[in-house]
Amino acid sequence: MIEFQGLSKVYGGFDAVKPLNLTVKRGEVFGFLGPNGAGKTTTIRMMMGILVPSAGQVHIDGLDCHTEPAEVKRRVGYLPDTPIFYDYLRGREILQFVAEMHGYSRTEAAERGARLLAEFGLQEAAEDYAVNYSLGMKKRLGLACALIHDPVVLILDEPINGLDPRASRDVQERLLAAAARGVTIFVSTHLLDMAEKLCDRVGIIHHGQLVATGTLDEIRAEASASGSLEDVFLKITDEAAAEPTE
Ligand SMILES: Nc1ncnc2c1ncn2[C@@H]1O[C@H](COP(=O)(O)OP(=O)(O)OP(=O)(O)O)[C@@H](O)[C@H]1O
Repeated sequence: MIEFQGLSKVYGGFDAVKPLNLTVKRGEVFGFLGPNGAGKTTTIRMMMGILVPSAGQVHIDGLDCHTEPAEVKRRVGYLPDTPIFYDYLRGREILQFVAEMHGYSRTEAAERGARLLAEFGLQEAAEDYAVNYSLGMKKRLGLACALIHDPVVLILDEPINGLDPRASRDVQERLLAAAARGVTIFVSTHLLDMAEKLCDRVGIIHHGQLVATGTLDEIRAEASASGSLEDVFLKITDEAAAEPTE
């Protein structure tokens, strides 16, 4: 469903994402794990057609994310790391706007918006301006926007970063529900317990390089580490940092 072929990004002389080769299968929840500055957001922005790759390609459902971004957006729901809304639109109006941008009629957009506001516990805030929403509410509104057109793929950049435990659990439950409906999910995070709860498979990216891929058990075995994902993650990223670079 998602196919990376030598995708890379160079800023000046700095390799932010080194040639990335990876396949994410249909229906999979794939965790893209890495510390700050590893290259997660840069990779996701290339998937969304926001950044131009320096080399290589990424395809979603057979479509090239760089040359066919509009078609890709029809199939994909995207939650940016910091969702930004028009501050002086109300929650309801934002969903209405996003739905109409996806081509739904005014009536259908209103119906879809109302359904998602209810599903995401935002009914009571529907008439409030987004500028007054808490971070947790903004992430939920962002997810509602991402889901409004029934996408087959969700691409989420740090969806629970900065949320309190209740808001974080809430978002994770909604993601599990989407996964249960068969949505393919590509989620970046540096929060390892979320990866343990949600992901079928993970990839660990460090200094722009994918240093391990597999199920958590496979990665533990490969790293010859037992214990928590945190232990495995620290071991793998320490080893990658110690390896000489060309
Ligand atoms: N426009 C830019 N120009 C130069 N360097 C950049 C630019 N954008 C990002 N970088 C660098 O590229 C690297 C990867 O950044 P990126 O934002 O993709 O990391 P990340 O894994 O998403 O980290 P975080 O969790 O901190 O957001 C970082 O070292 C960052 O400083």
